[in-house]
Amino acid sequence: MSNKTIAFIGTGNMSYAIIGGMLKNGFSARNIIATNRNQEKLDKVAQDFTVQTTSDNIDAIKRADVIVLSVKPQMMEALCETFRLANIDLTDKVVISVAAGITLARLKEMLQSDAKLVRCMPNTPSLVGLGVSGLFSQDINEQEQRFIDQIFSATGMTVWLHSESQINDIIAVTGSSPAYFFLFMQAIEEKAKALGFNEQQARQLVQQTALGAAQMAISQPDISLEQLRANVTSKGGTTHAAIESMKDNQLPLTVANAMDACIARAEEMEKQI
Ligand SMILES: NC(=O)C1=CN([C@@H]2O[C@H](COP(=O)(O)OP(=O)(O)OC[C@H]3O[C@@H](n4cnc5c(N)ncnc54)[C@H](OP(=O)(O)O)[C@@H]3O)[C@@H](O)[C@H]2O)C=CC1
Ligand SMILES: O=C(O)[C@@H]1CCC=N1
Repeated sequence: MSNKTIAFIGTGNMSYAIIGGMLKNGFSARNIIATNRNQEKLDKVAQDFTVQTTSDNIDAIKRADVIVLSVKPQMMEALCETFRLANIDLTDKVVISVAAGITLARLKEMLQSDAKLVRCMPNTPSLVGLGVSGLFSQDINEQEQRFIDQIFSATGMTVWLHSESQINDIIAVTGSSPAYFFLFMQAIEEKAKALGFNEQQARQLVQQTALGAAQMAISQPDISLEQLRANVTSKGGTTHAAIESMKDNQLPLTVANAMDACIARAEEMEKQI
């Protein structure tokens, strides 16, 4: 693995997950710097990962070859202003933004620099090495692309996108979608508790079933999801009753509408931020 230094600026939920995945898959803690303005969160990162931590973004950036900007989108402009005020030279560095709703053109405007920019849309399962990261850049060379791919491949699957607008699509498909699955699991868990299973049982039953279903889909790529579902659904049986109830309540349409809302919000943020 390369000896390049990677600085995560604003190490909250998302960067914590990326760092966790990187460390599990070959990156050295020595090559990672994590910053946060919140000392308590920074202490937790230091404790869990033994990476270098600091509240000094400028120092971290100066020491880094690759910088991952990971603050909330609404905080990006204020963060970039501190770089401008510190006159940091970003020319030879690669700056990756994981923020939703900020285009590369807008980021360039915020940074007022010729840094090589990359947009990445990761997701939190990166923590356990099962993430998906959508990536897009027009600034980097092959060697830089390989290194960035190595970083995010350490956290799971990478997909290099052909156009920047696909970033908004992949937010709906993979960036936000862990939350859809958690909501679905939570609904089953709540009902299981209402049926009398205790809290621990309800959680274990739902998570084991979700894992089993995902693993079945992964291990049998030639069988369609439709067919896997049909294999559980006996004619006139219990699953059929459940699935028909979900269809009557427009579950597929609800999901499609939610994904459209996700994309629309990303587009709206691009105009607002
Ligand atoms: N969470 C997710 O599933 C995903 C998130 N993203 C993107 O990742 C980015 C981060 O999201 P997430 O990790 O959830 O957010 P978090 O709020 O958990 O993390 C951001 C952290 O940055 C800190 N911070 C804010 N400003 C500064 C600053 N100037 N210097 C140092 N630290 C700072 C915040 O401190 P404080 O706690 O004080 O606010 C916070 O702890 C967002 O842009 C989001 O769009 C992308 C894909 C998935
Ligand atoms: O909710 C958000 O805006 C971020 C982007 C994808 C997941 N979380």
